[in-house]
Amino acid sequence: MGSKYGVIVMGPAGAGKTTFCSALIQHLRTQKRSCFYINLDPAAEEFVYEPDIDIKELITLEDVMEELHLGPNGGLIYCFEFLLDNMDFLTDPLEAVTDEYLIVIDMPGQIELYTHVPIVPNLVKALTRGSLNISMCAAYLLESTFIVDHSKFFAGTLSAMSAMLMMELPHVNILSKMDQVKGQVAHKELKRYIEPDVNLLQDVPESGLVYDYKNDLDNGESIGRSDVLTGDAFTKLNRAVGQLIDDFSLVSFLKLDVQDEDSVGAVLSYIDDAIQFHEAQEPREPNDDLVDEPMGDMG
Ligand SMILES: Nc1nc2c(ncn2[C@@H]2O[C@H](COP(=O)(O)OP(=O)(O)OP(=O)(O)O)[C@@H](O)[C@H]2O)c(=O)[nH]1
Repeated sequence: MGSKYGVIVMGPAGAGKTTFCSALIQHLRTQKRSCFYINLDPAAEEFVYEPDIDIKELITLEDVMEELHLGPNGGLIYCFEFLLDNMDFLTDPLEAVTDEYLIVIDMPGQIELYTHVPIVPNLVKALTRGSLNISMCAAYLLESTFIVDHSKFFAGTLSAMSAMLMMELPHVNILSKMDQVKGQVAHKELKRYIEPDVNLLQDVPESGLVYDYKNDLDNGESIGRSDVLTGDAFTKLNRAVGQLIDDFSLVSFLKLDVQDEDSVGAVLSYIDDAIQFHEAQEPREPNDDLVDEPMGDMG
């Protein structure tokens, strides 16, 4: 059997993951490509396209919360631990999926699942290694309305970066719900978000996450209100965060408007390219330490 290809769709609650999956499936169908759709949100209720695998057939968040008296977040973690203990539920049907299919995995919006605890990274490992050996790409969605508030945007970018580091997959950032900012954000302004541009950091409000570090550097001393509000240490932290984002060139997002077929097509071809590029690379030693070590041992 040939290779298997997949995309795991992640991002904060309400970012538009399920809507994007539906648009992607619709586009694949139009292109006469096959899709294998997996829902891993144990609380998801409505789908435009019926999933081929639905975690709710294994376990539902509602049952877990009711029977184990857990809250929504603890319940979700329980559901994923249960899935990891019963991986056959996921891996058995995937054995038969051929390289003609794109496997699309719709994830829940609780980002701690892939940024704080190694649950989803371990799940990804099970899919990308061993007999399944799926060539996978991560698609990380952030709402375009975030760009109206720069500090929110950078906080979102950092969680995207955190997910990228934990997953160790080719990673595509997507700015979703572009229709909602049409007419609100000038084209020039928008361009600064979809092409790497660390100068944006200068525009973060004074009480925000990232301080005017460039100005600070130019002047060789700490100036501005964030210094007053937060002190030198925070200024240094902001500068380091700015540099980190700059180094990773992560302030680069693909635009997505699910109503626009061309936009969905462009995102899909980027995902295809990311998977192909990754597949063509020499396999490298996986960094097991990153996801296997208990969090307490990481510092
Ligand atoms: N205007 C607009 N609304 C959208 C778009 N995509 C999604 N929405 C709306 O945003 C809300 C959340 O969309 P979902 O696709 O359910 O988002 P999600 O990320 O899967 O949400 P969770 O699974 O709860 O994390 C819904 O009301 C959608 O109709 C879009 O491109 N434009």
